[in-house]
Amino acid sequence: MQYTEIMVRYGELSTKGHNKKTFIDRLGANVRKALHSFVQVKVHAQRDRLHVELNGADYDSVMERLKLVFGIQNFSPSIKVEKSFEATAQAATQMIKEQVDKPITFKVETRRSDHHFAMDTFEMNNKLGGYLLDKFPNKLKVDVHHPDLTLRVEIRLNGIFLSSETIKGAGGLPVGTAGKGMMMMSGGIDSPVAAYLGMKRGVSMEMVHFFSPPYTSPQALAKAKQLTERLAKYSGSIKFIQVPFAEIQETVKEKVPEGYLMTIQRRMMLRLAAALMIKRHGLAIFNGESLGQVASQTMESMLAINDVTSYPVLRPVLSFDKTEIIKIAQDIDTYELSILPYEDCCTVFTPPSPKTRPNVDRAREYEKRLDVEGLMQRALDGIEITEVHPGDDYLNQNEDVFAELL
Ligand SMILES: Nc1ncnc2c1ncn2[C@@H]1O[C@H](COP(=O)(O)OP(=O)(O)OP(=O)(O)O)[C@@H](O)[C@H]1O
Repeated sequence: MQYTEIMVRYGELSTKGHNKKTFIDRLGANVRKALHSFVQVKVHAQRDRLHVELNGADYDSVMERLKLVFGIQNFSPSIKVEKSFEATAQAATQMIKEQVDKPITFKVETRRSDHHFAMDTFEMNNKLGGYLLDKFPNKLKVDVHHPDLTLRVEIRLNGIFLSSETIKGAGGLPVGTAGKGMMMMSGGIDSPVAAYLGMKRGVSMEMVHFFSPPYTSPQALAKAKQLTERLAKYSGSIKFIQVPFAEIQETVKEKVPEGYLMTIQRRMMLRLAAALMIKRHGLAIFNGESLGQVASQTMESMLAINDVTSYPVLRPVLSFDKTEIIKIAQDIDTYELSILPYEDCCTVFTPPSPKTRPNVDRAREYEKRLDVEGLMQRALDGIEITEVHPGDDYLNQNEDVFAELL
């Protein structure tokens, strides 16, 4: 079938009152970004629907990209014909022919926004239904309640559009409509899932990754970037901010009792994430903590760590079981990368028995032994920012470097 456009139906945003226009404009921009490599495609974001005019582009490839755009409830590949019953009947015949290898039930469902068109919706349903029954006498039967196939006919000012397939979209809200978030992105399983869930609710994420050369390898850094690449598919591109953390970890290890190493390191990470958030006009910090999962993820620990900032620290996977998080990670294609065995800066410096119930006052006390401002400033002076795009390859780049070194 030579489809001419993809008709996109909005998700939750259609209930957003006067914000609706902002949401639709953003979704339009996100769809354009997702489809920018299809030069002939035109996107029209209108009040009730968004129309992707294909102009000859391969509709399967376009639909694969659309499936990743948040804010879309579902979409249908459609064919546009001139405004006559004959043209509609001809296209409908072609459409049905391609889908009836065995007998099926069907119904015609017409919507009409052009009220000057000669036939109303009732007439179109009946006449077109009858025409198709005549054309496929042994294959089609009408069932208006639970049809196998619904042939949708939309009579609009600029033509008649037919579709028979509805494909589920990614749901959620268009990325960017909720503002910017700073995602604390490790190389683990949980933070990419947390980032995905935040993006699904409209947050435009920037990744903050702490790395500790020479204790952590270039591969560990590349893995965090590659995970970001997987998530960039949902927003077009993502800024990856790498923050050097070795000096802080060495100093904390030297000056702080072992039981509080992890708490103080996490306090420093959160301070840095908050400083970056302010500088880059973010509205919240996100992390991948899930309650009770490891030592730093008890409520006492969260209290002791969260103490360094009054900005919102949002935890999208807080109440998820590990198996639930893994399921999402598999669905979004981050799991296999996350389990690659490249060490994270936290694992390198994790004491054998960190305090699971640290005390806030004690954490503050131990921290007085550090030049917090100086350490932070040097870490912030050393940041590097990379714009990560879908399709970028970081892991294999490094393999080449290693191969050359050997
Ligand atoms: N190197 C890092 N850079 C940025 N954020 C980090 C880093 N390490 C940990 N974090 C943040 O702290 C959270 C808790 O980390 P922790 O290592 O305790 O848990 P985790 O369950 O292994 O999480 P993850 O699977 O996301 O690594 C992470 O989800 C992430 O948001």
